[in-house]
Amino acid sequence: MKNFQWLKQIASTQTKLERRLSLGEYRRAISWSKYLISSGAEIKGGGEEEWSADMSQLFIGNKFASGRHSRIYRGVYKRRDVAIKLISQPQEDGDLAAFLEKQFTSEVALLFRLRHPNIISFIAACKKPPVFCIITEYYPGGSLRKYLHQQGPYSLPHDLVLRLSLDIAHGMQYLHARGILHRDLKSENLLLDEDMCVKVADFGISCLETQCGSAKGFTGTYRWMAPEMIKEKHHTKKVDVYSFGIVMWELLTALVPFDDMTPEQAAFAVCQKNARPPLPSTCPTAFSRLIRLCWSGNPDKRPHFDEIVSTLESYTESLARDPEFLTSHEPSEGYTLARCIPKCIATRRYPSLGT
Ligand SMILES: Nc1ncnc2c1ncn2[C@@H]1O[C@H](COP(=O)(O)OP(=O)(O)OP(=O)(O)O)[C@@H](O)[C@H]1O
Repeated sequence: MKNFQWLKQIASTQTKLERRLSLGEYRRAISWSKYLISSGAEIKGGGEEEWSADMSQLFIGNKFASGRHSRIYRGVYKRRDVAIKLISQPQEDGDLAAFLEKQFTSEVALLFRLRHPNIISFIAACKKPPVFCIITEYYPGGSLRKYLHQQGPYSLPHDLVLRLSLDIAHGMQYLHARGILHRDLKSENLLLDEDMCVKVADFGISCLETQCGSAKGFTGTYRWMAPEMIKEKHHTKKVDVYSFGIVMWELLTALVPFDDMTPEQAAFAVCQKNARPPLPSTCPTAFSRLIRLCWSGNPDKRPHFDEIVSTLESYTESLARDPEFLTSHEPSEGYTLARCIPKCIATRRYPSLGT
């Protein structure tokens, strides 16, 4: 059986049915369990009982997104709107197949234990080699990257930048308090619910600080990656603080970091020339100070998320007292908005955010 072939058949049958039938009729008519049970797969192994999905309760809709090795479908599980991430092991590449299984196991083991308003809500998973699935709550706002893409450059109000940054920092503070490094923090891995609350997602390459090992052969995303990680050196929680600095820059600009470079050129510039994306001259001093600390080349100079949360909370209080609080800014790095905006608008592209 070819990978995904049977899944494609299911998806297309279900999409056709969905179009013809009401949701209730559609739910009665077809469910995943029929196919997964007939595939001969069964759930085994310690711990799986705790997170295994009841496949008779899972209904799949349309594919709406893709990852490097996954496809994401909308669905319904126990009457809840869910996103279903399907990961398929390639038959022709044993190493990649083993890697994907390990990644799935580790992602589920982490997600299963996490409960926080700023972390994606895990619902259940299923392991049916060569296909694995992870069921999470569905967030209709999609990714923060998609949202920023829809906004004009430099258009997010500063109070919104502050609120979204605080959401992300709260989620990261919770993770770090549990000894978990995310290692792939970027706007694509941040989801928005219907109230514009941010959820940190995609724990595929996360690890427990005590078990992270070296970053050798690491597949994170260079544009957001701390220099010590690019250099495959020992790394700590501070790699997430670096990425958080870049995400704050994205919120301020709505642009992709280093979008005039390939990911490899960006990695070289960050490591060898200490390059960072240019802060706009309109960037409030409060933000530029925090961002510069977060993306410092020296991990020891980067603050912990506890400090970042306190700082952002103090900004929120200051803003409530003084609506002008975020209007003070310093000219930065010889970079002027007047020079940047025409170029950014003319050449604004969203290049592949590959490694
Ligand atoms: N629960 C969800 N609600 C809404 N959208 C989601 C949800 N989960 C994932 N997505 C969408 O699917 C995209 C890919 O999801 P995710 O990053 O988890 O997949 P992935 O296979 O780990 O991707 P990659 O390995 O390429 O980073 C997200 O950027 C987002 O647009």
